[in-house]
Amino acid sequence: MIRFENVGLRYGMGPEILRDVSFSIPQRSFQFLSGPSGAGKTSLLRLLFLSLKPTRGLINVFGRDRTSISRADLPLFRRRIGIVFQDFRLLDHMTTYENVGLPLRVRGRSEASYRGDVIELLKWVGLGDRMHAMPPVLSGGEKQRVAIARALIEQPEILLADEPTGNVDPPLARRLLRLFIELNRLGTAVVIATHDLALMEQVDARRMILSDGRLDIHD
Ligand SMILES: Nc1ncnc2c1ncn2[C@@H]1O[C@H](COP(=O)(O)OP(=O)(O)OP(=O)(O)O)[C@@H](O)[C@H]1O
Repeated sequence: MIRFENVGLRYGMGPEILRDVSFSIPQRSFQFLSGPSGAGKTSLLRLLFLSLKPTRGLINVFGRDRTSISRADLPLFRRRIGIVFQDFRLLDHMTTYENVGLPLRVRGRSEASYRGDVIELLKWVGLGDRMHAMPPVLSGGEKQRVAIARALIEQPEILLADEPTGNVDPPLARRLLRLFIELNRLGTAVVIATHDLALMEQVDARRMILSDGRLDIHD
């Protein structure tokens, strides 16, 4: 679905953060993206989400060369990719229900057409009873699950999650991991950026390890 060939990335005149990075994310696959702090995990996720352009190399997204996708068409591609940011990026003045429905509302869909989907998704992540709460009163783990639900509301083919277990205790981390595994069983490709070794040991999945700008893949 997404393929990188010899991708390089640098910010401004800085050093190359990613060098000759090549990999592909197959349909329905499950992988961890790991590496020390500052190795470039978030940057790689931003390249996958098309919110950054590589400074060299080739990125093919759903069969299209990234450079041939116009700015106006980017949302069409991004809709097929869900992302859970490290800092959640929830809107504090909206309820969890409204936060999750927002991507559809922005696209002009009527509330009646998505109401049931939002409720079902919030129940699936275990927040059926927190639908009317605002993010400031939610715990870190609850916010994380709202962000996951929002990333999934458009039924993306691939889900990217940046340190999804970074701020939660081990039992909740296991619960979140189970959600990602179930999602993957239902057909969504999953990429989890993490440096949580204990988390990675719980699943026999592909590991993509970044170090010194290079990517090693352990199948
Ligand atoms: N917008 C930016 N401008 C300049 N440099 C940046 C920018 N974003 C990231 N960097 C640099 O790129 C490198 C990789 O950062 P990135 O956030 O991708 O790493 P990471 O592996 O996700 O780190 P962490 O695990 O700490 O979140 C770091 O040296 C960082 O300082």
